[in-house]
Amino acid sequence: MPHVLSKSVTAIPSMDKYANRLRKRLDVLKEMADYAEDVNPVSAEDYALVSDWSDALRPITQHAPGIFSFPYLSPEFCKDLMLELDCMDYVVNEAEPEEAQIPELVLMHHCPSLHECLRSLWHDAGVTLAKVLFGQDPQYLRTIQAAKYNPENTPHGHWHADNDSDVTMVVALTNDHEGGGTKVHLGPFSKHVVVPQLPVGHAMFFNGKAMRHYGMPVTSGERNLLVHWGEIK
Ligand SMILES: O=C(O)CCC(=O)C(=O)O
Ligand SMILES: [Fe+2]
Repeated sequence: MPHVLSKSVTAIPSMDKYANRLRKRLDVLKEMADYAEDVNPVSAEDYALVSDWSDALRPITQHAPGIFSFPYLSPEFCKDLMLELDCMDYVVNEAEPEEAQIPELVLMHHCPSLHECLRSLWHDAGVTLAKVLFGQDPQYLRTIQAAKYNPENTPHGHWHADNDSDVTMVVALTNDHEGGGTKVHLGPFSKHVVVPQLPVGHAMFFNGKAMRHYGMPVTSGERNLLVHWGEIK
């Protein structure tokens, strides 16, 4: 059953839906993305320590090479998203192993207008960040899914790779639970990286196809996520 929105503006792609710190720097990040495409992928040699480019990168945290987080959506928009998502039916995929059965929904199937809004934001800002951080253009947005983690469905976590996703973006929609965060495998010469539970609206950004990972147990409350899968040409 298609979802009817409670607030129409929630489905309009507009600049106020970005986190402030990202919105202010988006123009410079786009300049960097163009440079990454036309000249060469951006490295630390391409800009001075005190410059617009270094300021544009300031809100971005590198948890390990290839694993980043940054403020993406505004907390107000996340609240509005939760208002809509809480009225939709999350279901588990019975075909998956039990430890992977997290209630989720594919936004495109439940609410195409909200999918379209988030798709526009992805093409505007998500792809820009992928060009800057990875030198890659994940122009095919494969899916946007919402997921609900709780203590019952996440006792151990489940190592997996995201099949069609060169760039996975996991956005925290709530942060009033205990536990959570994401563990990522980096190979036998490194320890696993743990990206802790992020503030509301912050996104984790990494190669979900190449790096196996899992959502860590939620010990109390409910953790809500928005997962984007992007594929390069
Ligand atoms: O729970 C997380 O932090 C990661 C979510 C995830 O890997 C996925 O939905 O594919
Ligand atoms: Fe994943």
